[in-house]
Amino acid sequence: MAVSGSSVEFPGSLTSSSLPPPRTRIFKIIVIGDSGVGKTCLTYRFCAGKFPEKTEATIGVDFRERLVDIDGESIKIQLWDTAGQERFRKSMVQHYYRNVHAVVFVYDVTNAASFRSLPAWIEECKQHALGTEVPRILVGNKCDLQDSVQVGTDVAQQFADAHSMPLFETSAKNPNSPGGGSCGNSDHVEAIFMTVAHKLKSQKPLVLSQPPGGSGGTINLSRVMNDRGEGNTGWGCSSC
Ligand SMILES: Nc1nc2c(ncn2[C@@H]2O[C@H](COP(=O)(O)OP(=O)(O)OP(=O)(O)O)[C@@H](O)[C@H]2O)c(=O)[nH]1
Repeated sequence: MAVSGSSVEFPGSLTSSSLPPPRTRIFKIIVIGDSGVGKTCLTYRFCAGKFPEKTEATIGVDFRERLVDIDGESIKIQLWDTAGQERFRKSMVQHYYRNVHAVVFVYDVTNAASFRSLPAWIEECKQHALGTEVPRILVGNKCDLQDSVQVGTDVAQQFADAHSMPLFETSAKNPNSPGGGSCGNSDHVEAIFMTVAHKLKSQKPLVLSQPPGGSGGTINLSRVMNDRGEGNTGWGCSSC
C-alpha cells in the first residue's frame, strides 16, 4: 500500500473527532461547621469570586462547583456547603458523606463556641466512616474582624496539630484587610481550596464520572446559587 503524507487512516480507526471526550475528574469537598461561621460565604467566594451580598441559613446542603486547571488537567472542584443548624441537616447527612474526597472544617475566629464544636464535627465524620485517610483542613474564618477575635492562632494551631490538619485563617469577606496577617493575602480563600485540590490530584486518582447531562446543583430546599457560569443548575447528584 502506498503511503503518502504523515497520517494513514484505517477503516474503523479512531480519529480525534471520534474519540470520546476526556472525563473530568470531580473532587467532592464537604465544608462543615457551626451555623453562621461562613461556610456559604467561603464556598461562594471560591466559586463565584465574590462575597455574597446576602445569605440565609443553609437548608440541607448546597453544592457549588468550579472548573480549575491543575497542571494541565481540567478538574471540577465540587464544594458541598452543609447546613450548620441541626434541624436543617438531619435528613441530608447521609447524602453528603458519600464519596467524599476531602473535608474542610470551619470555625469563626470571633466565636469561641464554634471552635469548641469542632470535636463534635470531627466525631460526626468518624461516625460516617470518614477516616483520617481523607484529607482534612481547618479554616478559621472572619479574621477581618480583628477586634473581636476570641480564638487565637496559637490555640487553633495546637488543635490543628493534634488532629493532623493544616490550619488556615482567612476572611471570606475581606481577604485584603490591612494588617490582617494571613488575611493580607488577596487570594487566600482561593489558595485554601486550590491547596486541597492539588493534594487530591497528587494522590491516587479517584475518578468519578461527569454526571450525564449536567453538573452541579442543589439539595437545598429553598435556594440555588450559581457559580461562575460553569453550570450549576438543577439536580446533579449522581456522584453522591
Ligand atoms: N465579617 C465577616 N462576616 C462574614 C464572613 N463570612 C461570613 N460572614 C457573615 O456571617 C454570616 C453567616 O455566614 P454564612 O456563610 O451564611 O454562614 P454558614 O456557616 O453558611 O451558616 P449556615 O448556613 O447556617 O450553616 C453572614 O452574615 C455573613 O455575611 C467573613 O469572613 N467576615
